[in-house]
Parts: sequence; C-alpha cells; structure tokens
Amino acid sequence: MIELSNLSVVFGRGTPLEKQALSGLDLAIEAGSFVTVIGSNGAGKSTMLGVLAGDVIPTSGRVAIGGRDVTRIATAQRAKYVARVFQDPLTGSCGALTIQENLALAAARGSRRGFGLAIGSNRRDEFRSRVSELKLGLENRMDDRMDLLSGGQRQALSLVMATLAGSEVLLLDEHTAALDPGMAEFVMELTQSLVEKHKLTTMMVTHSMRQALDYGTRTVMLHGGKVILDVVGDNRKNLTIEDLIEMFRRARGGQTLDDDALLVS
Ligand SMILES: Nc1ncnc2c1ncn2[C@@H]1O[C@H](COP(=O)(O)OP(=O)(O)OP(=O)(O)O)[C@@H](O)[C@H]1O
Repeated sequence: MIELSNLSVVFGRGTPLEKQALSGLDLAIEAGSFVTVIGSNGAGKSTMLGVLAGDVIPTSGRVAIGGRDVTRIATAQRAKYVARVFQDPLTGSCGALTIQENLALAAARGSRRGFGLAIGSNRRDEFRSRVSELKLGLENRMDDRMDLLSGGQRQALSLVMATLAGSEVLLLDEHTAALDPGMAEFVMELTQSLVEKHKLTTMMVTHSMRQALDYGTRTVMLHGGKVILDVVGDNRKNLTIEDLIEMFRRARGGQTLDDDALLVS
C-alpha cells in the first residue's frame, strides 16, 4: 500500500522562482495495483514520483509505503522498497560498466551485502537466465559495456534491474517515451509481465492517453499539483480518450485540455 497524504512541495521557496509543484495531493494505492498517471506539463507527475523515491523531500504531508512512514527517509535507504525507471535510458544504468556489473549493482541496491556478493557465481547464472528471458540475445553479451546497447535494450535491462533487489514498488517515469513504437510496445509488454510476476505496486507516468487506458487497472490525472481525476473498475473499463478529455474539461469547470504534450494516441 502506498499512501500520499496532503503532500505539498514548494521549490525555491522565498525566491523569485518559487514554484508550488504539489498542492495538498492525496492518493492511496493498494498493494499490487498498477496505476497510470497522466497530466499536462508541469502538473506535478515527476515531482510525485520523486517524493515517493525520496529524491524530493515534501514541504509538508506524509508518505507511507507498506505502512512504513518514509517521508524523511533518504533515497538510498528506501531503495530497497522502491525501484524507478526513467525516460532517458542513460539515467537508470551506468554506461561505463558491463551488463553483468549493472545487474550486480541493481541487485545490491539498498542491501548491506554489497556489490561483491552480488557478482558471485550463483548470481551470475541467475542474471544470465533473467537476461535470456528478454529474448534479445543479451545473455551472450554480459561482459559488454552498457553504453554499447540501444536505448530499447537498456530500458529492457533497466526493468530487469528494477526487479532484482526485491522492491515492492515500481515507478515508471515515461519510460517508453524515448523509444521507437516497436520497442516501446516491447518494453510495455515486458513491463506488464514483470509487474504481474513480481506483484509490484506500480505507478506509470505517461503522456500517452492510449497507453494510460490500455495498461494498469486505474488511471489518475494530476493538474496543479493534485489529483483531479481518478478512474478505476467499471468506470474505466470502457472509457475512451474522448471521455477522458471530457472528464478533464468538467473537472476544470469547462477548461479544455489544450496541451500538445498530452498525446491522444
Ligand atoms: N527542481 C525543481 N526546481 C524548481 N522547480 C521545479 C523543480 N522540479 C520541478 N519544478 C517545477 O514544478 C512543477 C511541476 O513539475 P513536474 O516535473 O513535477 O511536472 P510534470 O507533470 O512531471 O511535467 P512534465 O510532463 O512536463 O514532465 C513545474 O512547474 C516545474 O517547472
């Protein structure tokens, strides 16, 4: 269970650039559910994921994961519970290290056992087998540097890495946005199967309304740093993109969704 209670984040407080990114956001997500998150530019989506990951400490409010209050717990200490995959394939892995080394680092995340044990022979076999499940042939390139791989290959490996340390929460920040359509679909299918296999509580930020409705079991829309739409169950089952746009308009008292960045495809 994830609980975000009355969360506010103000960046640059007291400066001319002061910006309220979250404004009393409330959201509770049941363990094991897959929530898609949409919203126009600057709505607060990445800030919300940052607060969950520990990169952003909220100005006020509370964050709990699995009943633990993690509001003031640093990123490194909560890494055991939360894994994150970013839009830029270069962000989640280290290009100068090999595939094997990146997987070992990911497996050691949040643990005191360290990198050395994670790279031991037992885990080498496990890593190889996990990579072979991708069917990208990367199991034969375990000693290749990560920066030799394509963006899609790196994102696929980043997803595998996100599941190695036993995290219960997976945060996806537009993780297919930089990929070509074929690779984006492959990475989404992989996402779906890893989420199911590891029973991860997942939040996926996307600019694609199609993707937001096609994946997961619940969709929330942020605007002005809070949740303005929350659709789940039968209400969501037959929802079209046009319905979503109309719901936004009604929630905003007639304001239309005129943001090019929120793709209807
Ligand atoms: N580190 C920061 N310092 C100052 N302002 C920030 C910072 N991070 C985000 N903001 C501002 O906070 C607001 C919310 O940003 P955020 O990145 O969370 O929005 P978003 O919904 O993810 O937008 P996008 O879809 O464009 O990525 C924006 O106005 C942004 O400019």
